[in-house]
Order: sequence, then C-alpha cells, then structure tokens
Amino acid sequence: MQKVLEINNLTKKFGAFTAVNDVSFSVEKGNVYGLLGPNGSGKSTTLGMILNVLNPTNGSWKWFGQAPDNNSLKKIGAIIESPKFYPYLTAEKNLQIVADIKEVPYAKIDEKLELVGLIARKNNKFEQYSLGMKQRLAIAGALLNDPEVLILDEPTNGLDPQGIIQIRELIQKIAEMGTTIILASHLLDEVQKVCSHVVVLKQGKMLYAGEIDNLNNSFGLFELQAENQQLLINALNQLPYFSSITEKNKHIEAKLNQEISSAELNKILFEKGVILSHLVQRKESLENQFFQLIQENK
Ligand SMILES: Nc1ncnc2c1ncn2[C@@H]1O[C@H](COP(=O)(O)OP(=O)(O)OP(=O)(O)O)[C@@H](O)[C@H]1O
Repeated sequence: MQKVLEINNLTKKFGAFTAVNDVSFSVEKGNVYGLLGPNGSGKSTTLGMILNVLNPTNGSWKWFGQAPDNNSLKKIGAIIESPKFYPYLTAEKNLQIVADIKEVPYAKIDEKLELVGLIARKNNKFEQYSLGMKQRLAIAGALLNDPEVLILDEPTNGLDPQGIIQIRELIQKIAEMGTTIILASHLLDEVQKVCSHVVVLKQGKMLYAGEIDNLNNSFGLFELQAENQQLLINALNQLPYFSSITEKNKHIEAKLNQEISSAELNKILFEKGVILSHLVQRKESLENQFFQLIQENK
C-alpha cells in the first residue's frame, strides 16, 4: 500500500504545555482515517502542523514520500476551520473565487456541486444556506482541484441529525472515489461509521493507531450468575481465561483474554460444583473499549 502521509515523533509545545506528544503514524492511500480523541487531545494541533499552519516543536512528516513543500500541499484539500465564504455571493460565485485561487477551470464547479448535492441551490446566496449546506459547499471547494487527500476537522460539529447523515454519506462517497480522507472527531460513533482506520489521541499522546476492526478485536465477556456467587467468583479466579472478574449488580462480569465457548465454561464450572442460573456471552462494544483505552492510560 502506498503511504500518503508518514508522521514521525511529532511534538508541539505551547510554552511549557505539551499539546502533541511524540506522535507517529502513517496514512495509506484510499483509506479513511479518524483522528479520535476527547476535546483538547491535540487533533487540531496535529492537523495544523501537517498542513504547515503551525510549526512543530519536534518531529517530522512526509507527504507522498517527500518532505512537505508547496507542491505536496496542492494535492491536499482541507477544511480545518468553519467554512469561510462571502455571505452575499451565490454558492457558484463563491466557488468561482476558489477556482481562481486554485487555478482550476470553472467546469469543475458544477461537477463538485453535483457531488455534494447542491447543484439545484447554486444560485442561492451563501447566507441563505443552512449549516449543513455551508459545510457541504466547503467540501466542494476543498475538492475543486481533485486533491488526493481530504482533511476535515470535526466535519459534523453543530449539525442536526439529517445534516450529519448527509455529511457522513458524502464522506463515504468521496472515499469510494479513491480520495484518502483524514478526519478529526471527538465522536466515536462518527469515526466508527465512516473510518477504516483510527488514531486515538489523549492529552497529546497516541494511544492506538491501526484498523478500526482491530480496536474491536477483544474476546468479549461473560455475564454469569449462580446461587452461590462466592463459589462462582472463586472458581472463575482459578481459571486462566479471564483478564478481569467484576461484581456488577446481580451478576458477575468476566472479561475474556482468550476464546472459550459458553458450553465449555458451563461444563468446567459445573465440575467445580457451580450451578449457573445465568450465562450470557457478549462482544464488547467499541465504545467500551475506547472508553477503557482512555481510562487505562490516565
Ligand atoms: N495557540 C495555543 N496556545 C496555547 N495552547 C493551545 C494553543 N492551541 C491549542 N492549545 C492547547 O493544546 C491542546 C490541544 O488542542 P487541540 O485544539 O489540538 O485539541 P483538539 O483535540 O483538536 O480538541 P478540540 O476538539 O476541542 O478542538 C488544548 O489543551 C489546547 O488548549
């Protein structure tokens, strides 16, 4: 797979405060990467550095295998702030200004307005647009010169549910056309729905980078209940299958560190004299795992 971006040991300090702390990851062509982390975890600062808007304190990165220069930046479309257009001009006129700056033919304007679903509204003034339409117009602007990479910072911030779905579908459509996408978000749900890969940041540190499916690659857990809970806990503690055993309200939650079927576990416990009244195997949600990852690295 061709590497579009390679970040090595990137650090940004604001005075004594470290906003991005020794972050390294790569982005491969054609995938959708989510930069995921709570507010203030360093997502925007990371994007600012790789877009040459902020100077790094330390570290380096390569775009398309080379040290970043103006040429490589031309292959990147980015929206890292709220869309800036002239309110009293139409969408089309606004995009003509962008086309002039990017030196692309006006023919591209209708193509991109069509893509983002705004062709029928191209003669409306920007100020008449909803927030979702403004965001889609910004995406059209960022795509005018057919960049290889599209970077979006919190693309659904402030949008209503319908607007969120429209942006999500648009991101999927753009990705299917072969554009590599990097999007920063604090919403796990958003990242989970559109990204193939995720980089998890917390307080500037990278906690995980890889395929989103691998983040969800736990063995799951068992919910168990027995008449004699203490006997059950003792028996579970003697077995090698669990990374943690926790007492919840009425049941015991035992997290697996390897595979074992519920039938097998039931048999082993029965042989140890434990009669189960409740046994359910569950997959752990990505949300749980993300939360745990964030907790563990406190
Ligand atoms: N110019 C600056 N001067 C000082 N501190 C800054 C500056 N810019 C960002 N920070 C701090 O760096 C940390 C990371 O900020 P950043 O905006 O990168 O986080 P984020 O993950 O994008 O969060 P959010 O989703 O809230 O934008 C925050 O604690 C922020 O207050």
